[in-house]
Amino acid sequence: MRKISDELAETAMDSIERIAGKHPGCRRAHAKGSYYEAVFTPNGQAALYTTAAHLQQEPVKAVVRFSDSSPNPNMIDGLSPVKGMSVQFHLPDGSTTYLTSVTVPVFLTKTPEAFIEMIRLAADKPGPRDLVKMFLKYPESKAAFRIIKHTKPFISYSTSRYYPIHAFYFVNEKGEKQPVKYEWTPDDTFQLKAKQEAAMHAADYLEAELDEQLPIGFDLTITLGEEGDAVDDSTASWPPERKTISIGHLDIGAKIQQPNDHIVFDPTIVPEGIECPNDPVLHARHDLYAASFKRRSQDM
Ligand code: HEM
Repeated sequence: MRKISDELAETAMDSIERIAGKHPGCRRAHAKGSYYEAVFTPNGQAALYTTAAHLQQEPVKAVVRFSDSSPNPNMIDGLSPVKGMSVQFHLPDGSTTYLTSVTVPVFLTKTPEAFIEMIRLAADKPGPRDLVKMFLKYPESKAAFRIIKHTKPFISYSTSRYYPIHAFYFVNEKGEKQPVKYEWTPDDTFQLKAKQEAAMHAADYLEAELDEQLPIGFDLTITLGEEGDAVDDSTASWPPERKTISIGHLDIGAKIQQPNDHIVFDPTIVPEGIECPNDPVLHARHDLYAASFKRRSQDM
Protein backbone atom coordinates (compact mmCIF):
# COMPACT_ATOMS: atom_id res chain seq x y z
CA MET A 1 0.00 0.00 0.00
CA ARG A 2 1.28 3.45 -0.92
CA LYS A 3 2.34 5.65 2.04
CA ILE A 4 4.35 8.82 2.26
CA SER A 5 7.88 9.20 3.63
CA ASP A 6 8.56 10.55 7.13
CA GLU A 7 10.41 13.40 5.44
CA LEU A 8 7.35 14.44 3.42
CA ALA A 9 5.09 14.20 6.48
CA GLU A 10 7.53 16.46 8.38
CA THR A 11 7.61 18.90 5.43
CA ALA A 12 3.79 19.04 5.58
CA MET A 13 3.86 19.79 9.33
CA ASP A 14 6.60 22.46 8.87
CA SER A 15 4.60 24.16 6.09
CA ILE A 16 1.42 24.19 8.20
CA GLU A 17 3.36 25.75 11.09
CA ARG A 18 4.83 28.37 8.74
CA ILE A 19 1.30 29.32 7.59
CA ALA A 20 -0.60 29.21 10.90
CA GLY A 21 2.12 29.54 13.54
CA LYS A 22 3.04 27.00 16.22
CA HIS A 23 0.30 26.17 18.71
CA PRO A 24 1.78 23.85 21.35
CA GLY A 25 -0.29 20.77 22.16
CA CYS A 26 -2.69 21.38 19.28
CA ARG A 27 -3.50 19.29 16.22
CA ARG A 28 -1.70 20.64 13.12
CA ALA A 29 -5.12 20.83 11.45
CA HIS A 30 -8.62 20.98 12.96
CA ALA A 31 -7.02 22.45 16.09
CA LYS A 32 -10.18 23.88 17.67
CA GLY A 33 -12.75 21.30 18.69
CA SER A 34 -14.98 19.81 21.38
CA TYR A 35 -15.91 16.25 22.36
CA TYR A 36 -19.25 14.54 23.02
CA GLU A 37 -20.51 11.14 24.20
CA ALA A 38 -22.58 9.25 21.65
CA VAL A 39 -24.29 5.96 20.79
CA PHE A 40 -24.46 4.53 17.27
CA THR A 41 -27.44 2.24 16.60
CA PRO A 42 -27.15 0.23 13.37
CA ASN A 43 -30.43 -0.80 11.71
CA GLY A 44 -29.22 -4.10 10.20
CA GLN A 45 -29.28 -2.83 6.59
CA ALA A 46 -25.47 -2.90 6.24
CA ALA A 47 -25.25 -6.58 7.30
CA LEU A 48 -25.88 -7.73 3.71
CA TYR A 49 -22.66 -6.00 2.65
CA THR A 50 -20.29 -6.12 5.65
CA THR A 51 -19.44 -8.21 8.70
CA ALA A 52 -18.13 -5.10 10.55
CA ALA A 53 -19.23 -5.55 14.17
CA HIS A 54 -20.46 -1.98 14.73
CA LEU A 55 -22.73 -2.09 11.65
CA GLN A 56 -24.85 -5.14 12.53
CA GLN A 57 -27.81 -4.85 15.00
CA GLU A 58 -26.40 -3.93 18.41
CA PRO A 59 -25.82 -0.30 19.51
CA VAL A 60 -22.19 0.67 20.20
CA LYS A 61 -20.74 3.53 22.22
CA ALA A 62 -18.95 6.32 20.36
CA VAL A 63 -17.00 9.53 20.96
CA VAL A 64 -17.59 12.49 18.64
CA ARG A 65 -15.33 15.50 18.04
CA PHE A 66 -16.61 18.55 16.14
CA SER A 67 -13.87 20.85 14.81
CA ASP A 68 -12.88 23.82 12.73
CA SER A 69 -10.45 22.86 9.95
CA SER A 70 -7.89 25.57 10.68
CA PRO A 71 -4.54 24.74 12.34
CA ASN A 72 -5.11 27.87 14.44
CA PRO A 73 -7.02 27.01 17.67
CA ASN A 74 -8.07 30.67 17.98
CA MET A 75 -9.66 30.86 14.54
CA ILE A 76 -12.93 32.86 14.49
CA ASP A 77 -15.71 30.35 13.73
CA GLY A 78 -17.21 32.31 10.85
CA LEU A 79 -13.91 32.73 8.99
CA SER A 80 -13.09 29.20 7.89
CA PRO A 81 -15.59 27.44 5.64
CA VAL A 82 -14.76 23.77 6.29
CA LYS A 83 -15.71 22.00 9.54
CA GLY A 84 -15.18 18.45 10.77
CA MET A 85 -17.09 15.72 12.58
CA SER A 86 -14.96 12.79 13.76
CA VAL A 87 -16.45 9.64 15.23
CA GLN A 88 -14.62 6.95 17.23
CA PHE A 89 -16.75 3.78 17.39
CA HIS A 90 -16.15 1.35 20.30
CA LEU A 91 -16.52 -2.20 18.99
CA PRO A 92 -17.72 -5.12 21.19
CA ASP A 93 -14.20 -6.71 21.19
CA GLY A 94 -12.67 -3.56 22.73
CA SER A 95 -11.14 -2.25 19.48
CA THR A 96 -11.98 1.08 17.86
CA THR A 97 -12.62 2.35 14.34
CA TYR A 98 -13.06 5.85 12.95
CA LEU A 99 -15.13 7.88 10.51
CA THR A 100 -13.49 11.27 10.06
CA SER A 101 -15.62 13.60 7.98
CA VAL A 102 -15.78 17.17 6.70
CA THR A 103 -18.50 19.43 5.31
CA VAL A 104 -17.32 19.15 1.67
CA PRO A 105 -17.84 15.93 -0.34
CA VAL A 106 -14.59 15.94 -2.35
CA PHE A 107 -10.92 16.66 -1.62
CA LEU A 108 -8.62 19.12 -3.44
CA THR A 109 -6.01 16.72 -4.86
CA LYS A 110 -5.67 13.11 -6.00
CA THR A 111 -2.34 12.66 -4.19
CA PRO A 112 -0.89 13.76 -0.85
CA GLU A 113 2.22 15.01 -2.69
CA ALA A 114 0.11 17.52 -4.66
CA PHE A 115 -1.65 18.76 -1.52
CA ILE A 116 1.65 19.14 0.35
CA GLU A 117 3.03 21.08 -2.64
CA MET A 118 0.01 23.40 -2.33
CA ILE A 119 0.57 24.04 1.38
CA ARG A 120 4.31 24.55 0.81
CA LEU A 121 3.46 27.15 -1.80
CA ALA A 122 0.93 28.79 0.53
CA ALA A 123 3.64 28.99 3.23
CA ASP A 124 5.89 30.85 0.76
CA LYS A 125 3.20 33.57 0.32
CA PRO A 126 2.60 33.06 -3.42
CA GLY A 127 1.83 35.75 -5.96
CA PRO A 128 -1.22 35.49 -8.27
CA ARG A 129 0.95 33.97 -11.06
CA ASP A 130 2.16 31.13 -8.83
CA LEU A 131 -1.43 30.37 -7.88
CA VAL A 132 -2.59 30.25 -11.51
CA LYS A 133 0.32 27.90 -12.33
CA MET A 134 -0.64 25.64 -9.44
CA PHE A 135 -4.31 25.43 -10.48
CA LEU A 136 -3.29 24.64 -14.07
CA LYS A 137 -0.99 21.89 -12.78
CA TYR A 138 -3.73 20.33 -10.64
CA PRO A 139 -7.05 20.89 -12.50
CA GLU A 140 -8.69 18.19 -10.33
CA SER A 141 -8.79 20.71 -7.46
CA LYS A 142 -11.42 22.77 -9.32
CA ALA A 143 -14.43 20.79 -8.01
CA ALA A 144 -13.50 21.21 -4.33
CA PHE A 145 -12.53 24.89 -4.74
CA ARG A 146 -15.85 25.59 -6.51
CA ILE A 147 -17.81 23.94 -3.65
CA ILE A 148 -15.83 25.84 -0.99
CA LYS A 149 -16.27 29.15 -2.88
CA HIS A 150 -20.07 28.72 -2.97
CA THR A 151 -20.34 27.48 0.63
CA LYS A 152 -22.75 29.63 2.64
CA PRO A 153 -21.54 30.91 6.03
CA PHE A 154 -21.44 27.92 8.37
CA ILE A 155 -24.47 28.02 10.67
CA SER A 156 -24.27 25.10 13.07
CA TYR A 157 -22.43 21.84 13.73
CA SER A 158 -25.79 20.16 14.37
CA THR A 159 -27.48 21.00 11.04
CA SER A 160 -24.69 20.24 8.58
CA ARG A 161 -24.00 17.20 6.40
CA TYR A 162 -20.59 15.54 6.83
CA TYR A 163 -18.65 13.42 4.32
CA PRO A 164 -15.74 11.02 5.01
CA ILE A 165 -14.93 11.67 1.28
CA HIS A 166 -12.99 8.44 0.51
CA ALA A 167 -14.60 5.26 -0.77
CA PHE A 168 -14.26 2.10 1.34
CA TYR A 169 -14.94 -1.57 0.54
CA PHE A 170 -17.57 -3.41 2.56
CA VAL A 171 -16.86 -7.18 2.66
CA ASN A 172 -19.63 -9.63 3.57
CA GLU A 173 -19.64 -13.22 4.92
CA LYS A 174 -19.23 -14.66 1.42
CA GLY A 175 -16.17 -12.45 0.84
CA GLU A 176 -18.03 -10.26 -1.69
CA LYS A 177 -16.71 -6.70 -1.92
CA GLN A 178 -18.98 -3.66 -2.31
CA PRO A 179 -17.53 -0.14 -2.74
CA VAL A 180 -19.37 2.41 -0.57
CA LYS A 181 -19.20 6.08 0.36
CA TYR A 182 -20.66 7.23 3.67
CA GLU A 183 -22.57 10.41 4.51
CA TRP A 184 -23.91 11.83 7.80
CA THR A 185 -27.29 13.64 7.52
CA PRO A 186 -28.47 15.78 10.44
CA ASP A 187 -31.84 15.19 12.13
CA ASP A 188 -32.15 18.91 12.75
CA THR A 189 -32.37 21.41 9.91
CA PHE A 190 -34.45 24.15 11.50
CA GLN A 191 -33.77 27.37 13.49
CA LEU A 192 -31.85 28.80 10.56
CA LYS A 193 -32.65 32.43 11.29
CA ALA A 194 -31.62 32.30 14.96
CA LYS A 195 -28.44 30.55 13.97
CA GLN A 196 -27.62 33.08 11.26
CA GLU A 197 -27.95 35.85 13.82
CA ALA A 198 -25.66 33.98 16.21
CA ALA A 199 -23.16 33.56 13.39
CA MET A 200 -22.91 37.30 12.98
CA HIS A 201 -21.98 37.90 16.60
CA ALA A 202 -19.61 35.70 18.59
CA ALA A 203 -16.17 34.44 17.52
CA ASP A 204 -16.73 31.10 19.28
CA TYR A 205 -20.45 30.69 18.72
CA LEU A 206 -20.39 27.17 17.26
CA GLU A 207 -19.44 25.23 20.39
CA ALA A 208 -21.73 27.31 22.62
CA GLU A 209 -24.62 26.92 20.20
CA LEU A 210 -24.06 23.16 19.89
CA ASP A 211 -24.06 22.72 23.67
CA GLU A 212 -27.48 24.38 23.79
CA GLN A 213 -28.85 22.07 21.06
CA LEU A 214 -27.89 18.77 22.75
CA PRO A 215 -29.02 16.02 22.35
CA ILE A 216 -28.64 15.95 18.56
CA GLY A 217 -28.54 13.16 15.98
CA PHE A 218 -27.29 12.11 12.55
CA ASP A 219 -28.37 9.38 10.15
CA LEU A 220 -25.54 7.37 8.54
CA THR A 221 -26.11 6.45 4.90
CA ILE A 222 -24.01 4.57 2.37
CA THR A 223 -24.03 5.04 -1.38
CA LEU A 224 -23.35 1.84 -3.31
CA GLY A 225 -20.66 2.25 -5.95
CA GLU A 226 -21.00 0.56 -9.33
CA GLU A 227 -18.56 -0.62 -11.95
CA GLY A 228 -16.41 2.28 -13.17
CA ASP A 229 -16.96 4.48 -10.07
CA ALA A 230 -13.60 5.72 -8.79
CA VAL A 231 -12.57 4.16 -5.47
CA ASP A 232 -9.03 5.56 -5.29
CA ASP A 233 -9.56 9.21 -6.19
CA SER A 234 -10.64 11.62 -3.40
CA THR A 235 -11.46 14.35 -5.94
CA ALA A 236 -14.08 12.24 -7.78
CA SER A 237 -17.84 12.14 -7.11
CA TRP A 238 -20.08 9.22 -8.02
CA PRO A 239 -23.15 9.71 -10.26
CA PRO A 240 -26.12 11.06 -8.23
CA GLU A 241 -28.42 8.21 -9.33
CA ARG A 242 -26.47 5.61 -7.30
CA LYS A 243 -28.49 3.69 -4.67
CA THR A 244 -28.28 5.10 -1.13
CA ILE A 245 -29.21 3.15 2.02
CA SER A 246 -29.62 4.31 5.62
CA ILE A 247 -27.57 2.00 7.87
CA GLY A 248 -27.98 3.51 11.35
CA HIS A 249 -28.32 6.51 13.61
CA LEU A 250 -25.90 8.41 15.84
CA ASP A 251 -27.30 9.96 19.03
CA ILE A 252 -24.99 12.60 20.46
CA GLY A 253 -25.52 13.43 24.12
CA ALA A 254 -23.45 15.00 26.86
CA LYS A 255 -20.37 17.12 26.28
CA ILE A 256 -17.14 15.51 27.53
CA GLN A 257 -15.63 18.14 29.82
CA GLN A 258 -12.19 16.55 30.23
CA PRO A 259 -11.68 14.55 27.04
CA ASN A 260 -8.85 12.18 26.21
CA ASP A 261 -7.30 14.50 23.64
CA HIS A 262 -4.82 11.78 22.61
CA ILE A 263 -7.31 10.28 20.19
CA VAL A 264 -6.07 10.19 16.61
CA PHE A 265 -9.08 9.87 14.30
CA ASP A 266 -7.15 7.78 11.75
CA PRO A 267 -9.55 6.79 8.95
CA THR A 268 -7.37 3.85 7.85
CA ILE A 269 -8.08 1.91 11.08
CA VAL A 270 -10.96 -0.29 9.92
CA PRO A 271 -12.30 -3.56 11.40
CA GLU A 272 -12.80 -6.91 9.72
CA GLY A 273 -15.53 -6.47 7.11
CA ILE A 274 -14.21 -3.11 5.85
CA GLU A 275 -11.15 -2.51 3.63
CA CYS A 276 -9.36 0.61 2.39
CA PRO A 277 -9.06 0.96 -1.38
CA ASN A 278 -5.75 2.10 -2.85
CA ASP A 279 -6.52 5.82 -2.44
CA PRO A 280 -3.15 7.55 -1.83
CA VAL A 281 -4.67 10.47 0.12
CA LEU A 282 -6.50 8.07 2.46
CA HIS A 283 -3.34 6.07 3.20
CA ALA A 284 -1.18 9.19 3.63
CA ARG A 285 -3.52 10.41 6.34
CA HIS A 286 -2.24 7.56 8.54
CA ASP A 287 1.33 8.94 8.39
CA LEU A 288 0.35 12.62 8.46
CA TYR A 289 -1.86 12.25 11.53
CA ALA A 290 0.90 10.27 13.28
CA ALA A 291 3.36 13.11 12.51
CA SER A 292 0.88 15.66 13.89
CA PHE A 293 0.26 13.52 16.98
CA LYS A 294 4.02 13.25 17.61
CA ARG A 295 4.43 17.04 17.48
CA ARG A 296 1.36 17.84 19.60
CA SER A 297 2.41 15.28 22.24
CA GLN A 298 5.98 16.60 22.37
CA ASP A 299 5.23 20.32 22.61
CA MET A 300 2.31 20.05 25.05
C1 HEM B 1 -3.04 15.09 2.40
C2 HEM B 1 -4.17 15.58 2.88
C3 HEM B 1 -4.41 15.90 4.34
C4 HEM B 1 -3.58 16.46 5.27
C5 HEM B 1 -2.15 16.97 5.08
C6 HEM B 1 -4.32 16.50 6.53
C7 HEM B 1 -3.80 16.96 7.73
C8 HEM B 1 -4.41 16.79 8.96
C9 HEM B 1 -3.75 16.89 10.26
C10 HEM B 1 -2.29 17.22 10.47
C11 HEM B 1 -4.69 16.65 11.21
C12 HEM B 1 -4.49 16.59 12.73
C13 HEM B 1 -4.30 15.12 13.15
C14 HEM B 1 -4.06 14.91 14.64
O1 HEM B 1 -3.18 15.58 15.23
O2 HEM B 1 -4.73 14.02 15.25
C15 HEM B 1 -5.94 16.44 10.52
C16 HEM B 1 -7.15 16.23 11.14
C17 HEM B 1 -8.34 16.11 10.45
N1 HEM B 1 -8.51 15.95 9.08
FE1 HEM B 1 -7.05 15.93 7.71
N2 HEM B 1 -5.59 16.00 6.33
C18 HEM B 1 -5.68 15.62 5.01
C19 HEM B 1 -6.79 15.07 4.40
C20 HEM B 1 -8.05 15.06 4.94
C21 HEM B 1 -9.23 14.65 4.26
C22 HEM B 1 -9.32 14.10 2.83
C23 HEM B 1 -10.25 14.81 5.14
C24 HEM B 1 -11.68 14.48 4.81
C25 HEM B 1 -12.52 13.88 5.56
C26 HEM B 1 -9.71 15.31 6.40
C27 HEM B 1 -10.41 15.62 7.56
C28 HEM B 1 -9.84 15.84 8.80
C29 HEM B 1 -10.59 15.99 10.04
C30 HEM B 1 -12.11 16.01 10.21
C31 HEM B 1 -9.64 16.14 11.06
C32 HEM B 1 -9.92 16.32 12.58
C33 HEM B 1 -9.79 14.99 13.29
C34 HEM B 1 -10.03 15.20 14.78
O3 HEM B 1 -11.16 15.58 15.14
O4 HEM B 1 -9.11 14.95 15.56
N3 HEM B 1 -8.37 15.45 6.24
N4 HEM B 1 -5.75 16.51 9.16
